[in-house]
Amino acid sequence: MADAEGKPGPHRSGFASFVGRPNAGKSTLTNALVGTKVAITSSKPQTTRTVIRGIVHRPDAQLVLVDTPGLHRPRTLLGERLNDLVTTTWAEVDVVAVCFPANERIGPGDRFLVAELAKVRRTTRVAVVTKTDLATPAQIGEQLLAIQALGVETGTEWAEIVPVSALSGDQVGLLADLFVGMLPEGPPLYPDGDLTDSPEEILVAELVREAALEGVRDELPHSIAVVVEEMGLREGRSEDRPLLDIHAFLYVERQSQKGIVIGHKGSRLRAVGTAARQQIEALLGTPVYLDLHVKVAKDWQRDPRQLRKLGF
Ligand SMILES: Nc1nc2c(ncn2[C@@H]2O[C@H](COP(=O)(O)OP(=O)(O)OP(=O)(O)O)[C@@H](O)[C@H]2O)c(=O)[nH]1
Repeated sequence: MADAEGKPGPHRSGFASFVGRPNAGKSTLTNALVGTKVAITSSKPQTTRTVIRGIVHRPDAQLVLVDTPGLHRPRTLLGERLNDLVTTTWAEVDVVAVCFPANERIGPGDRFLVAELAKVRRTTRVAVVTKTDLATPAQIGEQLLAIQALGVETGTEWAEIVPVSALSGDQVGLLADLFVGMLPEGPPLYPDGDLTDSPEEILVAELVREAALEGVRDELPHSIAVVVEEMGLREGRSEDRPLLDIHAFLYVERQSQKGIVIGHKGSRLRAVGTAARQQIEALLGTPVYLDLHVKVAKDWQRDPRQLRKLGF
């Protein structure tokens, strides 16, 4: 940023995290800010599980976006781990931005979340009204008032309340500017050009998981985990015709779920492989050979050893 004389101000760098109810639009907003698909979006709730960072590089600042899972009432060990992950992240970032969809009323879940966030000290809290393209100006106005009231009710001081649409891009640039203004002065934290510091394997695993859940989410909502076992460029290929070999395991909890994932004569698994491969190729910009295997890891959500192995 420049001061009144046009001189550049100090370089700033730091972390921001979007939180909010499932489907609030956090991943889409992360992508809109970063400009490339790094977080996982879907039309069904609760797909974001891994902490994936997108990095906004600007001449005046580097903003690292941390995409956390939603906060849920824990029912399994996995649920508890996820909640721990969320609160740990809140305490470590410079800005926590709570997302409220413009077209949905504030509910008990939002109240719970904001009240929990109020307990975290030393973090700047921003409220973001998302999906403004889906609401009328009057609805957006009401939402702004409701958020202000929620702030008073929970003892939360909002540094800003900002309406945005990740879809149309409306106010996304302003949101980036506001975030940057809230970051401490400091040098870039990551080398230029890095869009994410998550290992590519994690992104790839998330894309495979997203593809595998498509259409069977109701039957297997939380029962699929994906681990990339091996990933590397095929040897002996010329530089202009690279091929990335990826071997991944899809873990399900029960034998019956294995059948669902594989489908009749393997048809579903093939479709999942094709969909995931296209996504991975788009993300990494390299032709991909994707080899998928389905394995049963009995009750992995409740078993700490399995959870560790699967990266939780
Ligand atoms: N019309 C419109 N739809 C949006 C906008 N942002 C997100 N969506 C849609 O809302 C749905 C949820 O968006 P996500 O970005 O996956 O939401 P999330 O908060 O990351 O969801 P979880 O990962 O489940 O917590 C998707 O279908 C998006 O396409 C927006 O600005 N406008």
